[in-house]
Amino acid sequence: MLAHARKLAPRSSCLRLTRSYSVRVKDDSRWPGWDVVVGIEVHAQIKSRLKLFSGLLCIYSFGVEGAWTPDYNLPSNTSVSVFDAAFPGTLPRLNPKCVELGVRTALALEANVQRRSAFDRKHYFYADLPAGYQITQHYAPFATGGRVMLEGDEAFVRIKQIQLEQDTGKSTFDSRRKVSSIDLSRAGAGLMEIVSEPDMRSPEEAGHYVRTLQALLRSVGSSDGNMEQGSLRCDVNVSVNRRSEPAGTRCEIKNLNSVRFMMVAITSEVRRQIDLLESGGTVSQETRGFDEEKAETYSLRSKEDAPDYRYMPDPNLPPLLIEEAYVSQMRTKMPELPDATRARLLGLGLSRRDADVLMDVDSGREVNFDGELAPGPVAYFDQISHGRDPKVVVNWITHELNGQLAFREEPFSKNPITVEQMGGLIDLVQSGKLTGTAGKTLLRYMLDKPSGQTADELARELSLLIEDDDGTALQKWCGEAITALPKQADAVRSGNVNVLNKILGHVMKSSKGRADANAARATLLEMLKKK
Ligand SMILES: Nc1ncnc2c1ncn2[C@@H]1O[C@H](COP(=O)(O)OP(=O)(O)OP(=O)(O)O)[C@@H](O)[C@H]1O
Ligand SMILES: [Mg+2]
Ligand SMILES: [Mg+2]
Repeated sequence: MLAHARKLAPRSSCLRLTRSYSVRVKDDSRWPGWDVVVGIEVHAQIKSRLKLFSGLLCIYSFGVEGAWTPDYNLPSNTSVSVFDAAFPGTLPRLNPKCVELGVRTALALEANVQRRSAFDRKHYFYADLPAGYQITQHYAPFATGGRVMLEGDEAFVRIKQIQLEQDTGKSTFDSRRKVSSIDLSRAGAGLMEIVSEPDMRSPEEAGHYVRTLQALLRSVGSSDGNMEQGSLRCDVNVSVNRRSEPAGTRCEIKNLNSVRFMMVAITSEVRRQIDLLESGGTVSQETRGFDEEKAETYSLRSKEDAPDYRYMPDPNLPPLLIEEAYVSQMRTKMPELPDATRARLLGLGLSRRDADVLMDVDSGREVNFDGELAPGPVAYFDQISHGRDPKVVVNWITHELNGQLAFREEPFSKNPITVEQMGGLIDLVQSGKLTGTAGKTLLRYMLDKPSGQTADELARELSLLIEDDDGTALQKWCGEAITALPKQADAVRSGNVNVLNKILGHVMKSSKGRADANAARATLLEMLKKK
């Protein structure tokens, strides 16, 4: 199966794949002599305001009307249309925004958008699926092929296909009352199923793939891609084989809710399969769950119990036709993808760490109701660093500003400080008119009291500016501090320099942080020596 898969690798990338493969089949000391094969089906919730077919609000992606962030605490069944609840006679109508976000995802994954695709019904019975079937794209998905480059690994994972489908409702079992509750608010929300080829060779590579995919989805604004919150769900297929033997039988692990647990689940599943084969047993194809506490997978159902989904074309939906011109237009609207952003930031002289932190803050940025990305920290950085030292700017954004926002539990999108204000603040500090401490005070003030005033005006208003360059203010603050703390001053005069910090503290306090600590220290020492 693997040999077959490799034969299908895009021609231009064969060289890379061969090279990376030879690197990747290195013996793993955890399981010498064995190859691990992983393929992942990712279900990503589409970040559209409305559901896939019913025109109803998707509160799982957007919260109630007007709110930008998901509200997971809303009462259940608050956003359910007659179609979502499968009332007889109701008909689906495709939400074009979901198609647009799907196409953007396909382009980010270098997949081929199909001119003609179609919707099918996948039948099974479950209480959170009122229609008794899920509308998906089984026979003709809207995008096929594609790949995700794993940065730094010189490897990529091929994408088999991407399909549009409906989400189900949510069922919660209360074991105490022995009652299942059904919430249909999620029913009918749009999902993209992104199916990878079995190209990953270790738990770490699988983790790397999902993280890279998350960053891609967020960069094009098509999904939050958050495993913890359920906006990204992974079914992980794992098999093992002895080196040089064909790929083994796969088991599929479901219900994983973080990348870390996914990697633990793969590791424990690999161990289980190898132990089974080494003791003479065989692996049977099955669906397994993951117990986080025991760090073990357990059987959910075997292949024999697998439902027969009786796929059939949905008679209520015409084929989905996507014109070449539409795809070209989408291509021109594509934002910069994470690899390109990182390379550009490194090119500006940022450290790898700073670039990663900035991009990590950026990954949480929001999409408005029209699916347009709100300008995030990277765009903010780009505008402010124009004509300024990028390293200084990134420091103010990632450490000071983001730190303050995190402290206030506000997302970056709630940052009220304009590009001009932030730039002005940085200029004041860089030119020595404001000390670093006073700059931080000004930043906090700008967050507390958003206004249209410039950084300069605000600093003046708060008397934070170091007005005189000849140091008379500093002399005054130091003199006052020495008078206020005569005992400590005497101690310093008689050689106990440690006590200086007390006097320095007084200077910093009375100057409201305007004094430069180093200059104040030097001035104090000078004054105390003289007397
Ligand atoms: N030998 C293997 N080892 C590990 N993964 C494999 C192997 N063969 C196939 N896979 C992976 O299994 C996944 C199969 O997903 P696909 O959606 O095609 O079918 P499915 O799991 O049978 O159907 P469903 O969508 O109903 O779960 C793919 O991600 C593929 O890469
Ligand atoms: Mg699948
Ligand atoms: Mg599957």
